[in-house]
Amino acid sequence: MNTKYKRILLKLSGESLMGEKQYGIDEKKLAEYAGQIKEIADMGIEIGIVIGGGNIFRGLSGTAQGFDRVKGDQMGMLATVINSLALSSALNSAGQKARVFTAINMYPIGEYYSKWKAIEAMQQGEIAIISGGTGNPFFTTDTGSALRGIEIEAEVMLKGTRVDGIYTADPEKDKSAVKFDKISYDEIYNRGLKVMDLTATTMCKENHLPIIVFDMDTPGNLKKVMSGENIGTLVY
Ligand SMILES: Nc1ncnc2c1ncn2[C@@H]1O[C@H](COP(=O)(O)OP(=O)(O)OP(=O)(O)O)[C@@H](O)[C@H]1O
Ligand SMILES: O=c1ccn([C@@H]2O[C@H](COP(=O)(O)O)[C@@H](O)[C@H]2O)c(=O)[nH]1
Repeated sequence: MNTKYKRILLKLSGESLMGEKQYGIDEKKLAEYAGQIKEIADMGIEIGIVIGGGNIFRGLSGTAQGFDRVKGDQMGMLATVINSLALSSALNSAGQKARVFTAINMYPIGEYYSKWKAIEAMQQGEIAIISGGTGNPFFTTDTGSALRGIEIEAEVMLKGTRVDGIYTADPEKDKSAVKFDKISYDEIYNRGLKVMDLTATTMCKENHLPIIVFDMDTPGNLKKVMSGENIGTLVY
């Protein structure tokens, strides 16, 4: 099968990993994601993955509970490591090799991330799951995935989430919101759209990394994006 991309960075929402649950990881959702990812790995695509941590902990919610912001963000980054280990385990169970890298050295939980080790893993047919965000507080995993996508020289950053693209307003709150098939980086700023943080959008803009926002919760969608089907929203 023809594929549109040879190397991608896939960003998965931590919150989506909850599936039907109120907190943590839904093993059915995890297995479903692993199946979709294996399907495109079998097409020969080199895959880097960054996962969020919102299903476990976010620094900003921590500060609302009285935690120091930096410690809260560090807890959030550790949450992304937990999700990454869970995804690597699910991929292994599906028969797909995967390696977990960490932004902060915590061997043997994962390998300390470097661009070259991640690229080497992908070239050997392993999925590089790059955890711990940027390794710094005051950032998000959207920015982490923009950073890693640029570093590993991905052709596109895929933001797999619960909504099927970018809308004129948050579609989970405003039912009259209208979807874009494509939108420029600048229009995201001008319209004040909140689908990604602005640091991530700026990094992608400055480094010419296109983004596709799509619904990862519909099985088969990841393969459709890889095959060049126009689902989701392209940011260019
Ligand atoms: N204009 C918009 N178009 C589409 N989605 C939007 C928009 N504004 C806000 N959103 C919200 O952005 C969310 C997608 O962001 P993302 O996948 O990062 O979710 P998250 O819950 O923050 O994940 P994580 O746990 O990884 O932090 C959607 O669920 C949607 O509600
Ligand atoms: O580079 C980073 C990435 C993340 N964090 C913290 O982790 C949580 C979870 O990430 P999400 O992107 O919100 O899913 C985030 O709220 C931050 O607290 C970070 O500090 N640095």
